[in-house]
Amino acid sequence: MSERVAIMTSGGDSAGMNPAIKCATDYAIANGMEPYLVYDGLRGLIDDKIKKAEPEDVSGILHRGGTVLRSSRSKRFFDYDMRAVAYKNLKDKGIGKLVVIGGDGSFNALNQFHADFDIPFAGVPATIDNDIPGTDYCLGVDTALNVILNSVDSIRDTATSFSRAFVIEVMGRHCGYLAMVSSLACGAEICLVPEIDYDLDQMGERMRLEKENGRTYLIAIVAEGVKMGDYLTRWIGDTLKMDARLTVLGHTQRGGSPTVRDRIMAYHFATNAIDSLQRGETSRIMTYQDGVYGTTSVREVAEGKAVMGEKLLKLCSPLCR
Ligand SMILES: Nc1ncnc2c1ncn2[C@@H]1O[C@H](COP(=O)(O)OP(=O)(O)OP(=O)(O)O)[C@@H](O)[C@H]1O
Ligand SMILES: O=P(O)(O)OC[C@H]1O[C@](O)(CO)[C@@H](O)[C@@H]1O
Ligand SMILES: [Mg+2]
Repeated sequence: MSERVAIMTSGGDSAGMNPAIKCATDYAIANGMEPYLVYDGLRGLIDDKIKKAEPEDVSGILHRGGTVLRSSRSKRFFDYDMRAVAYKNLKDKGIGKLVVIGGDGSFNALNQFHADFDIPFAGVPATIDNDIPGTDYCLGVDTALNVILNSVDSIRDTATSFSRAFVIEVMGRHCGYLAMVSSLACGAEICLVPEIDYDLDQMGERMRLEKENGRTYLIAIVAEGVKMGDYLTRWIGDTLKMDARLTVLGHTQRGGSPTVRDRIMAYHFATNAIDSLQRGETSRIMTYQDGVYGTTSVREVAEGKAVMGEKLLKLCSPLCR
């Protein structure tokens, strides 16, 4: 009997999940495995929403955002008895391996599941937060950055027309990657992120001088994780005496058709995940670091912390003061 592998998505959806689902399914079949699909993420694992993959399940999905397998954040998966139900569901179908496409929390969940029942799995990093230790890139990040870029470019049109300041909040639960990269790409004047200490006094002085030299509008990008959107908007009004508005981009950043980068990265990560399982590895997370594809241990992901590149931090530092 060919080896059965279940493919699932978990945590916040991200563009690139669908290409990863399709590639993992097609590549598993091409390599003699029998793929199954888990619907609704970890919740579906407990509720037995698991079915054998048919080619039509994954056809015509490459260009679609989100995840056709749907996703969830499951409280029940923290409970050992519920994880035991999930394991039994897999075992009853003869499924002995898993490909999990998700973020750091999903890999923590699988680390626990593996410790409980010794079921081998391979992780495909997919989260717009880009906060998985050991990899420079997670699926969905490029698409989210392009959504942000388009939004900020549009906001700049009205900001210049009305001589206003705009504070734009971008996602990132604890991580400022989206804020930093979009600040550089969009030419923001101010950027606030959890990774860099900010200095409002210095920032006020810098903006005051810029205003004296003819600046009429400004763009500030803040990461969700610093929780400064409201405060900064009021501060700009009070300190810089500018008409200021706050725009929270919210879940728009999670949607959209995956970019070329997210589709191609999905091919690499998904095929590498199947290769990892076929090599007999039991708990590796796919990575892309310094231009090289590889894997890291789930323990490193569970115990580590994502580190932002020195160069990126250096480029953004002047925008924080
Ligand atoms: N230690 C753990 N034990 C059991 N389950 C866990 C554990 N940590 C996380 N989970 C499960 O994994 C789910 C996914 O994690 P989380 O919600 O943090 O999203 P994520 O995978 O990090 O993606 P994103 O950050 O992009 O939304 C959680 O909702 C929870 O059900
Ligand atoms: O969709 P939810 O559950 O509101 O979660 C939002 C969170 O998920 C993320 O979008 C990551 O997927 C974070 O940036 C954000 O904090
Ligand atoms: Mg996460």
